[in-house]
Amino acid sequence: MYAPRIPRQVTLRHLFRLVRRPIPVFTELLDRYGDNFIQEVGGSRTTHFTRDAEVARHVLQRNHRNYEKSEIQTGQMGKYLGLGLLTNSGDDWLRQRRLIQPGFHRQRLAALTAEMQRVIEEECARAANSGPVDLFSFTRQVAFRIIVRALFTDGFGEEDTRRLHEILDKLQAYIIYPIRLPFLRGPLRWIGQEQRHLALATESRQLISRHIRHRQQGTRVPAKDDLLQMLLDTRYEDTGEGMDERQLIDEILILFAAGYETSANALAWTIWLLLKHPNELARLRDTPDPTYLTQVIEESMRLYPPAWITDRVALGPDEAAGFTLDPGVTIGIFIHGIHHSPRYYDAPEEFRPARMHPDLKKERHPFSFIPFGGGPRQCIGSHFAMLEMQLLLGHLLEHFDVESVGKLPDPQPKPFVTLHQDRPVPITISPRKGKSI
Ligand code: HEM
Repeated sequence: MYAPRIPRQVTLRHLFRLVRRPIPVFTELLDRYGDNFIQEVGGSRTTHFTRDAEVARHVLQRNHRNYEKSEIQTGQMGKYLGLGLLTNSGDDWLRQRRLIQPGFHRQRLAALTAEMQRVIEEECARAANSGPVDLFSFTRQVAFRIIVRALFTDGFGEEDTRRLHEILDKLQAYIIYPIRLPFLRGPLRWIGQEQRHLALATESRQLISRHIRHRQQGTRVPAKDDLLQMLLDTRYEDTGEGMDERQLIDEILILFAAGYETSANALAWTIWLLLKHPNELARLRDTPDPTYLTQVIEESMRLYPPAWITDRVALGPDEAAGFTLDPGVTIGIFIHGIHHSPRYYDAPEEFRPARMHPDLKKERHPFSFIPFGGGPRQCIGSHFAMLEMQLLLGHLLEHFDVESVGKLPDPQPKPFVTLHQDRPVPITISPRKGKSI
């Protein structure tokens, strides 16, 4: 059985809104046509959209061998960010994943905890001395510096850190246009935008390459076994050799791109939710409890999943939860839609951290909460992200008062590559009385 097909004129009618505000439009269409529908996007590309956890589980995990990432993720993003884990596919991806995976195990990350904590203390103290700051700018700054330090514990230099951050922000903001508006690809090339952004990508690779050389020449020694050292020391099982420089840079660039805006996003929404629900904030402050803090972060990522959608393309014919999937069809897995579905959550729009209690989670469909994706291509940095978020929130709550400047704004989610807040949220961060920073 095929999922209902949306008439072309309905797609065309919604096209303008779809480009500007895809989340409410997808939600409307799913409410109307069911948890699965088929849409012709961009002329001929057929997409099966789903907010059905069982379809997501089938495609991402159960029969993952029949699916690969679309050209959007591998081609369009890979063009600027290189072929690292996130953008790679097939055997090459598997080889790289096996190589890198051990570096992200919990025990291995424990060695980086002190470095993360140091960055958090520096950045919170800096923000506390600076007057009002925009919430998302603050969390971006912290998350970017954490990933820089985790890769280069021997330092990346203030000027190079600032420049790399600027370039990655520009690339992430740009990449979304040729993806969402494919007909702009030609014009963007003609007016030189594509070349300008490719030049920025080249500059970022040069920056990273320079710092790798310092390490290889032994001019600087890492404080601990950091992520760069792990990438340098690791060897392919079959050849016994390490990664060549191009691959090394690709992987580092991907860790930067995949690893900071996502965490920054989740942190910004979590802090905003706590400001909006002072009782939850007070509970965390009065009785610090790491398990409840995890529930708060998870409930925040349920409501605002930084990776709000992902996709796969079917290689051969298949059936998922009773729906026929033809070869070549793109499956749009609407993570935001799954997380907001009344099929899996009571009062899905409400912020209720209690529902993320491990016992209650066990009763739900395992793919009803997938902020880090699922199956073999699940986020490699999930432990890293949870650790940095817990450390930052723990430190902020214990040592600082975070307050909104004036009435707390009500930002709406704005989907770029990740789920931005559509307006600034000015906050102040000031030391709590009697607490040292
Ligand atoms: C809250 C923070 C984060 C969220 C919500 C998130 C989300 C995701 C999701 C949904 C995927 C799977 C995409 C797909 O299957 O199509 C993914 C993959 C990935 N993430 Fe994360 N991520 C986060 C943080 C991080 C961090 C901190 C790092 C690195 C330090 C990282 C590195 C990666 C990489 C390399 C992949 C590709 C894995 C592969 O395909 O083998 N992510 N992430």
